[in-house]
Amino acid sequence: MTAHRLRLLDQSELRAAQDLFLAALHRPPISDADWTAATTYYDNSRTLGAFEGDRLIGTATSWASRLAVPGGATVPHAAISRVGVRADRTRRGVLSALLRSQLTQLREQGSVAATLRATEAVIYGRFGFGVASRGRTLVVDRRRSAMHGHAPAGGEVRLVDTDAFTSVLPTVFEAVGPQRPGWIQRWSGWWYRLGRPEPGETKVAAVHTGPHGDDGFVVYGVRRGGHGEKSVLTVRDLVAGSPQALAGLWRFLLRVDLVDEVVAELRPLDEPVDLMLADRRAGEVRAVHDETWLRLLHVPDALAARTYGEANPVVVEVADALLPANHGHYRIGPDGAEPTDEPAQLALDVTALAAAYLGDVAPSTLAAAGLVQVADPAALPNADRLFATGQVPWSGTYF
Ligand SMILES: CC(=O)SCCNC(=O)CCNC(=O)[C@H](O)C(C)(C)COP(=O)(O)OP(=O)(O)OC[C@H]1O[C@@H](n2cnc3c(N)ncnc32)[C@H](O)[C@@H]1OP(=O)(O)O
Repeated sequence: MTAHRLRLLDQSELRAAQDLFLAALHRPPISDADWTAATTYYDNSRTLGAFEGDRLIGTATSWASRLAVPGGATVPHAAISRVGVRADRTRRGVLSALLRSQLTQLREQGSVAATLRATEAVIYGRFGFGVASRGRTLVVDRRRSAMHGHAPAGGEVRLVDTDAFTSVLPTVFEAVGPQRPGWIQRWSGWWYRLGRPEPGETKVAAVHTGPHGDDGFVVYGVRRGGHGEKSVLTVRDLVAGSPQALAGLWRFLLRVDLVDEVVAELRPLDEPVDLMLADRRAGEVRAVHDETWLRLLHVPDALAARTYGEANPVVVEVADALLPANHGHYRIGPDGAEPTDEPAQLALDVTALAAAYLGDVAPSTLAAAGLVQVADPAALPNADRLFATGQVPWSGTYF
């Protein structure tokens, strides 16, 4: 452990926090021009710093947002990001102190859940985060990508100019709303970042209009290959409020000229784009990655906020070393969930609960992996039916 103290940063310290984070990711400091715009990233009342003397050695921030849970409700949620510790001060407990403080404060301030996207899978489990949604990488060979005749059709796609990144696109996003458990509300700085070009590529946005108005959009960039290299269109964001909007946006993407491959990362595991192609092998799933790392900050409220399937109730013991107020027995049934003194039939850590909470992993699968302890085997199929949602969870918002 190193001697350090924590406090919230003020406005004048946020750039140093940003540069510390960038350095931790092996990236250069932010430019003056980018910083002027990037100040919208930070909510300065929510950025924590760890100091050794006067020197900033670690940081973490979060944005206020909402998270959609099974059944359609949304709960107060904190999107945690910009986590970094100076390379010469790692493995001395700085992150542990930052997260303990941050998660405790967020709970006290009313956040029911926090989520993040992790650079490494080994970092956040010890703090009670579990993988609660995943996404797949779809690569489509554009020249073989004609859709079959039953793919939804109709609607129009139009290109929009760069102003749309902070005007039209957020409006469409709000109008489409939560489509699945795991959706999170976006914040203003997020949209600014979406509009920033990636190195070597221009960002283009196109909006789909269906029978009831704008109902989806895509943001993409194209990297032209040299002689003998592929030109690749990468989807940076795609929101579709209906199967027709999804098909319309993909039909548009697959017709963009001077492109060999269309790549879309972290898309929903069940998004039916490959099923819309006449040649199924033109679309290849290349990878599945973790997306949402979920931390249930207030377990009683989180369990009460979601709906459950039809099954006999089960009593579950939840363990939470970092936030012990969550520790306890909960009776979960079709009518809801509440704390109870009844003996537990199943026991799990808050990390495993996060994996089941949005419906990504069935309790029996977690039990098979040793992550749920089973006192009463009859409870396991009931827990599977209670936690099942019939929808694949997915956020779609990278931060
Ligand atoms: C949401 C986001 O922003 S994701 C971005 C996260 N940031 C990065 O990846 C940038 C590069 N990495 C870093 O800045 C740091 O290494 C951090 C933030 C990941 C970890 O900070 P540290 O101060 O070293 O973590 P801390 O010392 O509190 O470690 C706590 C425990 O986690 C372990 N741990 C932390 N990071 C890692 C890691 N990357 N790999 C393996 N174990 C790790 C430590 O070994 C320690 O284990 P122990 O309690 O058994 O001894």
